[in-house]
Amino acid sequence: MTTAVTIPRHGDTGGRTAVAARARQVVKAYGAGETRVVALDHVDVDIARGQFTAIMGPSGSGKSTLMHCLAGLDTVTSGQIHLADTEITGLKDKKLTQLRRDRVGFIFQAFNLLPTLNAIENITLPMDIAGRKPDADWLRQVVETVGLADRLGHRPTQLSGGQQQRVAVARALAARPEIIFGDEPTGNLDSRAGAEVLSFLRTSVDELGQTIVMVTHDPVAASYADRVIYLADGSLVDEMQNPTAEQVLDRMKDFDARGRTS
Ligand SMILES: Nc1ncnc2c1ncn2[C@@H]1O[C@H](COP(=O)(O)OP(=O)(O)OP(=O)(O)O)[C@@H](O)[C@H]1O
Repeated sequence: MTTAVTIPRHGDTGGRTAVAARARQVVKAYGAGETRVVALDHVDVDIARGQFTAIMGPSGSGKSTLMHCLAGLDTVTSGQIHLADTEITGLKDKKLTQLRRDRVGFIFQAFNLLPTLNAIENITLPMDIAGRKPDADWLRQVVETVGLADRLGHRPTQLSGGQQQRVAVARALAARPEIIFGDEPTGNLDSRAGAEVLSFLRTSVDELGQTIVMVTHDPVAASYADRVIYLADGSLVDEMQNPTAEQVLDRMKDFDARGRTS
């Protein structure tokens, strides 16, 4: 087992590898015969621990499928997915559910908050369900990081869209998951609220050592990431480190131009 942890992060991570998630030769096909669609075509990717990674690519390129397979929300047709040192491909449903609950956090485009619960109750709900007691110091740090300290008693309807998504971010962070997956987490927000949420995600990587993987179509959102990986037709075709929004936009134009000429 590799014990190198190159990126400092919170909590008891001693002994974990520097790769938070790994895909090897992952194929995901839907349907059969003439209707068979290959959504992922032998994808190899390593997601570094303590980094913010964005997945981009044209519509239908396989972004959500890759995220769902990495997160154990969907099965693969062939290949292997590891979460740290655990191979999740091949795990039985019950083990997979347990792993998702204990080790993975999710942020979706729809905030998925319970309307009858206030902010802090929503934040701690997954832990309450799992019968785990939140670490009070950690919870305070998370709530402060996402700027919700004075909103904890508010119900979702008393919060703006941006604030609701911050509650969802805090909910994902509260259980100290090894990795958080976001499927267009700012897709439903205006640009100002989106920027707020993205800077909280960035802060949670920088200050709390969180690992985040986010699917997005938005070059500005991708510019908050440390690394952008690009999918096209189910294959990983490119990547960029420390991208600016302009660089991401240029790369996307490149895809479009090639799409039109091919
Ligand atoms: N449940 C499914 N059944 C059949 N085909 C599917 C299913 N889910 C995805 N696909 C197909 O797999 C391919 C990849 O889909 P996926 O949703 O991963 O792409 P995407 O890059 O996330 O697209 P978008 O940006 O539009 O959300 C597409 O051709 C899609 O039609």
